[in-house]
Amino acid sequence: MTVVVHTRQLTKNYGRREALHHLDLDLHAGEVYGLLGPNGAGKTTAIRLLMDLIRPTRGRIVLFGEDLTTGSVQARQRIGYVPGDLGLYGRLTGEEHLRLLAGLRGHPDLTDARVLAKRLDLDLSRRAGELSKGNRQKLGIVQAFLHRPELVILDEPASGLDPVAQREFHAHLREFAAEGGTALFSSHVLSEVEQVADRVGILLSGSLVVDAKVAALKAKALRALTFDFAEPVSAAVFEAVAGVQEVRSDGTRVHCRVVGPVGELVRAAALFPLVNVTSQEPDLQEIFLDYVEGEDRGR
Ligand SMILES: Nc1ncnc2c1ncn2[C@@H]1O[C@H](COP(=O)(O)OP(=O)(O)OP(=O)(O)O)[C@@H](O)[C@H]1O
Repeated sequence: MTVVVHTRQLTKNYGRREALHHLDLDLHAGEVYGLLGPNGAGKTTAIRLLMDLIRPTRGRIVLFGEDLTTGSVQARQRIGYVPGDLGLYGRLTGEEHLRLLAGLRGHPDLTDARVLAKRLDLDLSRRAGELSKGNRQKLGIVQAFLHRPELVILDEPASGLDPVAQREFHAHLREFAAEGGTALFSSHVLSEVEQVADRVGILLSGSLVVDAKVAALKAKALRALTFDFAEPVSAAVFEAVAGVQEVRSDGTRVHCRVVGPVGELVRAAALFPLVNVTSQEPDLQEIFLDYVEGEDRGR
């Protein structure tokens, strides 16, 4: 498998603050990678380092086999980028932005870009200064894909997109990857990463604490299930079920926390007069903590 992005011990300090610590990352052709983390975790720092917009304090970045840290910028042409703080020319229309960039990037054919704009329901005839936040973001996405890049690096690309545009954007990302493209995007939202990424990294205080396939992360996540019954059911019924870590019963309502597939638990519950089931997705912080604790237990 072709390695498109390779970093080793990538570190960035701002004064005494270490914004990114020893990042080791390998992305392969055809892979969509979601970088998750709370505010200030270092996502934008990692992305700006990969884009060569800031220089590392220590460590290596290799893109398409070229070592960025020794000064090569050939790889830049092969990358599409959506920055977190997208800058647009307020007086230019979307179409004019695309033509301008097409000239700069030596890719005059705007056919694909227009198709993507249409797919995202972006009106290219409007001036950028008149666009809503979500529509500006759409223009940023269209610009990033304009020159048929092999790698796209996207800082919170879906922020501000409505659900329909988000769905279309995710579908576009999957198609891009299916054709061999590689994508790295940052997000605060686990559900977004789950939908579109093959692999997820979680940054916390500058350190990549999780780097795992989405399926593996989900399998290890602790999920909260609540069952409502027509009559009181004893907690003991659920305690013996595989994967169940915690059970609390308030008479007719039973709360369970379970790791992995929930089938056996649901089957056990269905033996009683079940009225309702709700499942609560664990939030990012919870998944992260559970995952790291699980890793510790496994060692
Ligand atoms: N130019 C800078 N000068 C000093 N400190 C900075 C600078 N840029 C970022 N930082 C600090 O580095 C850390 C990582 O910031 P970064 O912007 O990479 O986080 P992030 O994960 O992208 O956050 P968010 O989700 O809020 O965008 C933060 O503590 C931030 O305050």
